[in-house]
Amino acid sequence: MEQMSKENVSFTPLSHSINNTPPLQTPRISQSFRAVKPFLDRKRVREDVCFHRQFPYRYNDGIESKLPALNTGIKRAPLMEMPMNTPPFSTNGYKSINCHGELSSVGSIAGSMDTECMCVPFIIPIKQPAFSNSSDSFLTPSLLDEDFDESVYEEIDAICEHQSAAKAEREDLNVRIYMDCQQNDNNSCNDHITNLPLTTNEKVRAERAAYNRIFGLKEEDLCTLEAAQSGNMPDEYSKYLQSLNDRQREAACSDTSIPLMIVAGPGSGKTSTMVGRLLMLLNEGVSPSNILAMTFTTAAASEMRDRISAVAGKARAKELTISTFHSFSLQLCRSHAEKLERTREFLIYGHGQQRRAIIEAVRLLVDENSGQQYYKSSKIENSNGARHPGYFKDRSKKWQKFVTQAKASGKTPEDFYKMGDEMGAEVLGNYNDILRSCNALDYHDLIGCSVKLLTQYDEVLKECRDSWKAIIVDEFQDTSAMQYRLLRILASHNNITVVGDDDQSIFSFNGADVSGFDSFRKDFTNYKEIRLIRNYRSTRCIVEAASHLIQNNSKRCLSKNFLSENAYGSKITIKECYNENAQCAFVVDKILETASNSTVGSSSYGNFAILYRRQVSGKVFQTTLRNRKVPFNLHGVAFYRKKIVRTIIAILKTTLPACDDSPYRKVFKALLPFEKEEKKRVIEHIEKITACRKCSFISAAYDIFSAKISGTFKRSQLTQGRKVLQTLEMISKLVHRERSISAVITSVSNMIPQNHLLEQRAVIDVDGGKLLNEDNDVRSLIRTYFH
Ligand SMILES: Nc1ncnc2c1ncn2[C@@H]1O[C@H](COP(=O)(O)OP(=O)(O)OP(=O)(O)O)[C@@H](O)[C@H]1O
Repeated sequence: MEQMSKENVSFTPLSHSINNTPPLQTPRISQSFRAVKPFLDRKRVREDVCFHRQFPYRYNDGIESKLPALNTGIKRAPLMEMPMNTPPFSTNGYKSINCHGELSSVGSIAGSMDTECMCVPFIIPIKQPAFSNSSDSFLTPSLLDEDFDESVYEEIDAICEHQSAAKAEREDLNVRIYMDCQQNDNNSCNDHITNLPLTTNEKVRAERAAYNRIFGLKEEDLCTLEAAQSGNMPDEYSKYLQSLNDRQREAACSDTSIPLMIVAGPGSGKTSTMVGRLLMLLNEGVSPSNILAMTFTTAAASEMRDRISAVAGKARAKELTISTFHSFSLQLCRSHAEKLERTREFLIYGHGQQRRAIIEAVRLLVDENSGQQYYKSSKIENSNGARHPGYFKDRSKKWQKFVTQAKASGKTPEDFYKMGDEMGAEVLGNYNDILRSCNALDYHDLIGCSVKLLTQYDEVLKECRDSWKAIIVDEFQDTSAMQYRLLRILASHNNITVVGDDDQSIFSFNGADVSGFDSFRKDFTNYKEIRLIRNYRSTRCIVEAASHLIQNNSKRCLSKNFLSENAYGSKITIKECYNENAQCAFVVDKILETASNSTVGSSSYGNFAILYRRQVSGKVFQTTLRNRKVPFNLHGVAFYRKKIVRTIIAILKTTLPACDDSPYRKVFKALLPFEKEEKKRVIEHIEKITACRKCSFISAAYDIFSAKISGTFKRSQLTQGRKVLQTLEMISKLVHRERSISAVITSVSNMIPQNHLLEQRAVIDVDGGKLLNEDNDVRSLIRTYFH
C-alpha cells in the first residue's frame, strides 16, 4: 500500500456531485491501478459478428444500419389489452393454509394476486365424499394431484387430433357443464359430470372444464394447442407440444401477448416448457432473431439451443439469441461504451481486481479525509488511534460486500448521501471513479450500466425494443433487483415469459432477490401464472425429503408440494466428514461397495453421479477415482481442459524461464485474429523456420515478425504477429512486477475474446479461492500450480 501511495497520480475530478451534497474530493489513484493501461492502446479491437447482428447501432459513426426487425417483414398483431389479471382461483371445496400453517376457509380469492397469494400461499383440497365408481377419482383434480392431467393424456391427444363436427356439439355441452359448475359447489359439479350420459371424450372435456374451474383457468387456455394446430403448425412442433403434460402445454401455448410466469420445481420440465414456448413464438411468426432468451449459465443456454435445434432445426436455433444476463449486458455496454465514459475495449474487473480497487477507494477516503472523522465515528481505529498495516485489506471484504450489494440493488453514491451514509457514498463514489479512470467495469456494472443506457438514451431503448420482440427468462429466482429492472424495461411490450422457482434461489450472495416474483406480479398486471409441480427426474423419497426440508424456507412466495410418480427409491444417507479428502474417500468407497454388490440393480459405474459444489472439488475426485481405477466421465468440459483456461495457462507459462514451444504455439493460436486457415498457415510457417534453423518457436517468431516486409506474409499478418509478441512482453513485465496473481490473471483473461465471459469469471473465482493465494509470490505460484 505504501508503494501505491508513492506512485499516486492525479486524475480528472469527480463528476457526480449532486445538489445538496458536498462535492466529492478529488482523489489520486495509485499507479498500480493503471497497470493494465498499457494493454488498452495496443489491444486489438475485437469484431464480433453476432454482436453486429444484435446491436446494429453500436458504432457511433453516423451510419445507421437497418435493424433486423425492420427487415423481417413480420406483421405482428397489436398487443391485446387484457382487461384482467390471472383468473381468480375458484375455491369451492378448498381450504387454505396461511403462512402460520393455520387452516382457514377460503371464500373467493378473486383479488389481486400480489396481495392474496402472500396470505394464501398454499391450497389443499378438503376431503371429498367417496364417489360411486372408480373412475370418479380422476374427476377431483387438485393442486396436489396431477393424476388428472396424465390419466386423460391420451384422450386429450385424441381430441386434439379429431376436430370433427362433433367438436362444436361437445363444446356446447362443456360450456353448459362449466357454467353449471360455477353455480354449484364442487361435489354437485362432479356429480353433475358423472351423472351425465357422456362419451369418453366428452367426459374428458367435462373434466377439463372442472380442472379449469379449480385452477382458475379459462377453457380457451387449454384449447390453444388446437387453435395453433389449426394454423398450420409444423408437425415437429405439434408433436413436441403433444409430448408435454397438460400444464406444460398450457404454459407453452398460452397467449404470447400476456406476460407469463411459470413457477416450477426441479425436474418438472421447465426447459421442456420453455422450448415449447419458443416453438409457439416461432410458429406465430416471430423471427428467431427477435427472440431473446436469458439464462444464468452457458450450459443452460446451450442445452436450450440443442433442444430447439432438435425440433426447429439448427439454422433457426442458431438465430435465436440465448444469452446470460452478463453476456447480453456486456455486448450492450460495449456497443455504447462512449456513453458510459469508456472505450469499447473496456476491461472487466473480476473479484481480485474489484477488491484491489475497493482497497484503493477506502485508502483514498481516509487520505482525503485527514480529519479522521470516519475512524472515530465508525470505531475502526485501534486503541491508540493508529491504522495497522493490513488495515485497508482487512476492511476491503466488508466494503466489497457493500459495493456488491449497492450495485446489485442499483444504488448510487447519491442514494447513500440521501440516506445519511456519507462514508458509504464516498467509498462507492471513489470506487466508481477508479473504475472509470482505469476504463473498467465490474460484473454488476454491466447490468447497472445497461439499465442506465436504456433509461437515459432513447435511441438505445428503441434499438432494443426493435430488436427483442419476445423475451424468455430462465431461473427467474436468481435475478437481482437490477436484472429485474433491465427485464422490466426490455419487456415493455409484455411479451415476456419468466420461469423460476423461489425455492431454488441460490445466488442471494450475489444480489439475487426472490422478491422478483412479487415485482413481476405487480408490474405486469395482466400476467398469468402457471405452476408445474410434478417432478419427472427424482425418486419419490428424494422429492419428499427435499419438499420437507424446503418447507422451512422462510422466504417462499408460494408454498407448494411437489409430486413424483417415480418409484420410492432407496433412503438418503447423510454423512458428515472431517475434510474434503475424507469426504472423497467415503464417496469412492461407497461407489466401489455398491458396484461390487451384484444384488443391487445399480452395479454399473455408469449409474453413479457425483455432484460437487465447486470446480476445484472436482479435482480431488478426479485424482482419487483415477488412483482407485474407477472409470469416470466428466460432465461438460473439465475446468482445466477448457480452451480459455488452457490459453490463460499457456500465456502464463510463457513467463517462465524454461518455457518450451508448446505454450507459445497455443498463444499465437489464441491471439492471432485471423480465420482458422490463415492462422494455421502463419503458425505452420513459424514452425517451418523453427525446424530449418533449429531454434525455438519464439525466436523464429521474433525473426519473422520483426521484418518490415516479408515474401511470405502480408503486412497485416506481420503487424498482428508483432502485436502478439508485444502482448507476451507485457504479460511478462506484469508478472514480474505484480504481486497479485488475480491482477495478472484478470489482465490476461481480458485479452481473450470477450464471448468467454463466464469462463473468465471461473478463472477469477478459482483465483479468489484458496488455491491461489494473493500473498504468495506470483512466479512461484505459477511455477508450482501450472506445472
Ligand atoms: N411431460 C413430460 N413427460 C415425461 N417426461 C418429462 C416431461 N417433462 C419433462 N420430462 C422429463 O423430465 C426431465 C426433466 O425435464 P427438464 O430438463 O425440462 O426439467 P427442468 O425443470 O428444466 O429441470 P431442472 O430442474 O434441471 O431445471 C427430462 O428428462 C425430461 O425429459
